[in-house]
Amino acid sequence: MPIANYPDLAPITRHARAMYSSRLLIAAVHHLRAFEALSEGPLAPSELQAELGLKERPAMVLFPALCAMDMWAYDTDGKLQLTSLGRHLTQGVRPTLTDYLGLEKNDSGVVEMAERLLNDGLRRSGAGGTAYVKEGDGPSPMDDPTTARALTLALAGRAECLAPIVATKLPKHNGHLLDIAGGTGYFSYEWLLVNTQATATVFDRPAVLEVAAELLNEFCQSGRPGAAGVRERVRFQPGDMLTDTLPQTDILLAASLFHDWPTDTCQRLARRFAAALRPEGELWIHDAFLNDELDGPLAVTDYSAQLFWVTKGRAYSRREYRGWLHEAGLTPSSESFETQMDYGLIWAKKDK
Ligand SMILES: C[S@@+](CC[C@H](N)C(=O)[O-])C[C@H]1O[C@@H](n2cnc3c(N)ncnc32)[C@H](O)[C@@H]1O
Repeated sequence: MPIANYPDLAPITRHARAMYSSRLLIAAVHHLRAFEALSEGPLAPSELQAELGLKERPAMVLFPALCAMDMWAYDTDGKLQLTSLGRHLTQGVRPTLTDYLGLEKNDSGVVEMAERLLNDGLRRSGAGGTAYVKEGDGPSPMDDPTTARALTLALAGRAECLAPIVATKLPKHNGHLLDIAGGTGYFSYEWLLVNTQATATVFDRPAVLEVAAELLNEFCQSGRPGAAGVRERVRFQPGDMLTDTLPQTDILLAASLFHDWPTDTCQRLARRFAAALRPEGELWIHDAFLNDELDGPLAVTDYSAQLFWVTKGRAYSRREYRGWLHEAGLTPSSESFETQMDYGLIWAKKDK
C-alpha cells in the first residue's frame, strides 16, 4: 500500500467528531450551567470541577474542549475564565446567545452528553460492556465474535492508513515487536515489511485475533514485495493485557490503546509494559495527544469526547503519558512525531 497515494484523511475524522463539540458546548451552558459558574470570576479547575459536581474524567474532557473552542481560557494564575466570546453565553451580558443555544438543549445527543458528564458515563451501564475494553470477568464486546469482528473491522481502514507511516518512524530492528492490543495487526505487518529479519507478536482477545489472522492472509497475498514472507514472522497471542504475563520484547507498540482506559489503569498498563521490555527496549505510543496546556487542539478535544462516550478513557497529553512512563521506570524521550489523522508518536526507553 503506497503511502503517498492519498491525502491525510484527518478532515474526515474531524467532521465526523465535530458533533461532540456541539454537544459539550450546549450541555455545559444549559445543563451544567458551567458558564454561569464562571461569570463571577476565574476559578481554579479543581474548584470549578467541585462546583459542577464533576469527576476527574468528564472535567478533563469538558474543560480542554471549551478552551479549544475559545470559550474559556487559563489566566496567568492557571484559573479558568470566560473569554470575550464565552461571556456572551451568560445571562448577565448583553447581547447573550444563551437562549439561542437553548433551542438545541433538548436534542437527545445534548441530553445524553449532560448525563454522561454528570455521571462519568451513563447511570445504567450497557449489559454488553464497553467498546474496545476487556476488564475483569464482566462481558466484553471484544469477546463476542460478532461484535469483536465488527469493531475490529471498523478500525481496519484507520490502521491500514496509519500503519505504513508508523512503520517508517519506529526503530529499525532485527529483534521483536510486541503489538499490544494490536487489533487488526496491520502495525506489525507493515513494520515487518520494513524490518525483514524481525519478528512480531500481536496480542489481543481471541475473537479479535481471528479477524487479524484473516487480514494477515490478505496482506501476505497482496503481491507487495516481501509481503508473503511476513506470515512466518508473526505470532498471535490471545490474552488479557491487564492480568496475563506479557512476552518479553525489544519494542512495544501501544497504538490507540491508552485512550480507552482511565488514568489509574493507564498507570498500571505503563508499569506492565515497562516490565515486558528487555534492557534498552523501547515503548512507543501512537495516539492523539492533547497539548500539555490542556486547552486543545480542537480535533483532539472532539476525539476525547468521542472516547469518553464509547470507552472508559479520554485523550491525554504527552505530559500525562510521559509522567506515567517515568513512574514506570522508563526514560521518556522529548521527541514527538506526527503521523496523520491528528495522531502522533512518543516513546520512552528502558535502561541497560
Ligand atoms: C482501540 S483498539 C486498538 C487496536 C489497534 N492497536 C489499532 O490501533 O488499530 C483497542 C484494542 O484493545 C483490545 N483490548 C481491550 N482490552 C484488552 C485486554 N484486557 N487485553 C488485551 N486486549 C485488549 C481490544 O480488543 C482492541 O482490539
